[in-house]
Amino acid sequence: MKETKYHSYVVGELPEGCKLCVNGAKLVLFTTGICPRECFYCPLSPWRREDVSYANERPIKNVNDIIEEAKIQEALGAGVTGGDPLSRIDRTVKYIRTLKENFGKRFHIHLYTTGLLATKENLEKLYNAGLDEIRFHPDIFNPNSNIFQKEIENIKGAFDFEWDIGGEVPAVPGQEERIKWYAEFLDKQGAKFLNINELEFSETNLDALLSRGLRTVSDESSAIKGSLKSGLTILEWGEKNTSLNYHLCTAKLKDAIQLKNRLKRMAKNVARPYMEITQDGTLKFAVAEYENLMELYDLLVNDAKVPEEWLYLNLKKRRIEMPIEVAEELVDAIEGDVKFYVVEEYPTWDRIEVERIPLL
Ligand SMILES: C[S@@+](CC[C@H](N)C(=O)[O-])C[C@H]1O[C@@H](n2cnc3c(N)ncnc32)[C@H](O)[C@@H]1O
Ligand code: SF4
Repeated sequence: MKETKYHSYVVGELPEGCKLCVNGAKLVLFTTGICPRECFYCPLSPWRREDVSYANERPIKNVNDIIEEAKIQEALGAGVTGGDPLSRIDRTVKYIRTLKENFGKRFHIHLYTTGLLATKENLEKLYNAGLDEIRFHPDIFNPNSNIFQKEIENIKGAFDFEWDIGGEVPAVPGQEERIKWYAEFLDKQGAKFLNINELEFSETNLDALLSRGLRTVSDESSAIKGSLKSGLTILEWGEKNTSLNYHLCTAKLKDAIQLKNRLKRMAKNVARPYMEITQDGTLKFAVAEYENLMELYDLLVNDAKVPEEWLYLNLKKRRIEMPIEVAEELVDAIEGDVKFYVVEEYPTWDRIEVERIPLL
């Protein structure tokens, strides 16, 4: 077992789908929130559990939204996720085909599924669309359920196709034996890897996790105490007892590496000339806010003589954007109720603001 430079742990080789993901080069293609399962640790927010589709943070109205987002990200591949993408198989297949047609055969696509809907027919559709890698997340923590039995039968059918097959499950503390069982099953079938996720809380699963006695590692982290250790135990065991590749994907990898790398790829394609790109891949610039934006714009151009190419009137966000140095000069020169801030935003479709500091 080795620690990777991405704060994760690996036995053997990193799955193909993960190689591009850690570099932030995988588009997250959420094809539907619909899912036949109800995992107690499900991190999806209520509005993501509906039949909605997103390319990263961008809602998909038609396939052009997917292409546009992939271009902004300079994506080299995609991870198809949900919900269970097989709940809307024809849509999922259409999106995979679109990506392969527009970005070429080498654009690597992997997909996550429970396995419950992985009938021969559905698997054939995915394979024919060009899917490169499939990751199964069966209900291993409820081994007596009908759902689980069906999923396991379906997974066996995936080995009739020539693609990479792996498992992906969260490391639930205390459930190591179930995960080892799954690893042995995958190994026996001839799968390539088992990916294990450090368990994380979200607003939606917090109560369920707490009621099972699970706690976070600290107030600053979403990782669950004991999950990393549990994952490491399985990797150590797996290295000796199976011939699978393993990857233990940590909360830190997702947060500090994968997200940051994706933001950096996007930032250089969406930054306007007055924006700085930070080390974290966020956009930093100044804004001026005032009740009457047109009046303020007029004042900046005609009275303060700010060249128009330095200003951007953002009506949607009700503000005028500009270089930080310009705002620093204006803040002393302009009297009244105009407020200046330095803001830092994600370069994503939803432009989440992560910091706002008033200029005084
Ligand atoms: C986010 S899901 C997306 C696809 C699908 N909904 C599923 O669960 O398989 C991808 C992987 O995340 C993992 N996962 C689910 N809930 C998690 C949680 N609360 N914390 C960390 N990983 C989780 C599972 O191992 C799953 O295979
Ligand atoms: S399979 Fe995924 S989307 Fe479905 S309930 Fe479980 S965690 Fe949530």
